[in-house]
Amino acid sequence: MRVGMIGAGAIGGWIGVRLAQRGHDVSVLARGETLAAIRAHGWRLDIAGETLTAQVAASDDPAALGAQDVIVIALKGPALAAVAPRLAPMIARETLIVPAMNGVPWWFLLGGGGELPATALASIDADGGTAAALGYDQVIGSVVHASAVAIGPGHIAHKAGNRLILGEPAGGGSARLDRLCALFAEAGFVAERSERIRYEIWYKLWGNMTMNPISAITGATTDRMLDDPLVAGFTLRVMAEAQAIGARIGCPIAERGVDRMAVTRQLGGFKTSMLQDVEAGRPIEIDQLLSAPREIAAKLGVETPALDALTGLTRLFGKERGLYPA
Ligand SMILES: NC(=O)C1=CN([C@@H]2O[C@H](COP(=O)(O)OP(=O)(O)OC[C@H]3O[C@@H](n4cnc5c(N)ncnc54)[C@H](OP(=O)(O)O)[C@@H]3O)[C@@H](O)[C@H]2O)C=CC1
Ligand SMILES: CC(C)(CO)C(=O)C(=O)O
Repeated sequence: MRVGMIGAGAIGGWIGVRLAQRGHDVSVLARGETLAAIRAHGWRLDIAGETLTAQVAASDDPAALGAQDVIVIALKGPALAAVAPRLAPMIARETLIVPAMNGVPWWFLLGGGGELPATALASIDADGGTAAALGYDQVIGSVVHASAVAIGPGHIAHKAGNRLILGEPAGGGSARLDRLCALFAEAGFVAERSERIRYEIWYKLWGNMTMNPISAITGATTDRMLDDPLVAGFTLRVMAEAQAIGARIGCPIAERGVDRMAVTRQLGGFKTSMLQDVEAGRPIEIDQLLSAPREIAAKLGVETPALDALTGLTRLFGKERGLYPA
């Protein structure tokens, strides 16, 4: 199968190298020193005590990569708006578009959700350019439950987890979804087929929208945040607001009953990807994790004082460091 990876970083490498190793025709949109490294040394992934190296077609020009059966978008949120309109040469009528990203995706409410009708979210797709480029009908939603880090240009180290949840944006099942799950399962991923991928996205967001920004503004690892009673109490207040929003948009995450903070604590003490981005001086995913839930809450008339405070603090932190548009 022809698979186009958009982004050759931690998640892109964790997925792309493994698909290439299974004989799929993998190509990757990369740039700069990452592109040069992949062309010179192959695309490398350290996983399970070994280094996998994949020789793949790599370019910074989507037209050079051509039409794909599947594209997997493994960019950080702030990069998507500029890249999406350039991807047209890689997207044919039957191409499946799989965002492997955290946070609220551009398509999340394009088919409606709970009390809301079909809704575009300006906080993550201000001019509608991402939706115009990537649409809704060819999307398969996904949630990444794994962690990895780029240890050098074109060289990724897997850290933990192996789970990809995949689902049709409108819910239910389909033959194309089954084919996609089989593609990932055959390559060694735990590929879970979900009939409610929006719920799974919101459940992952429940953790990311607190742990990631709080770690970014404090510099703390997750264990230290959860061990601080005042910070843990604030976290719970933001989570309660996210739970109230979710209940109104078809994502009743509290029904799972699992102590979400305990799930995060089980991962041990680590730096979230947002803190890693702060330390690397990279733009941070504030809009996908915080601005979008706030926008949805406003459309529902849900008050979010704790989420408002966290968004304001994180946004100002990002602006002051050039990690978020001023
Ligand atoms: N890392 C993790 O453990 C996890 C990450 N996620 C989520 O997965 C998504 C991807 O994260 P992650 O892989 O960590 O991010 P990385 O920062 O490691 O990788 C993003 C890649 O996108 C590339 N990129 C950005 N803009 C362009 C462009 N215009 N053309 C070509 N390449 C471009 C970057 O290239 P360059 O280096 O040149 O900037 C970089 O290689 C995020 O939404 C993240 O929150 C989810 C779960 C865990
Ligand atoms: C590892 C985890 C779950 C922490 O929130 C994550 O998704 C991230 O760091 O972005």
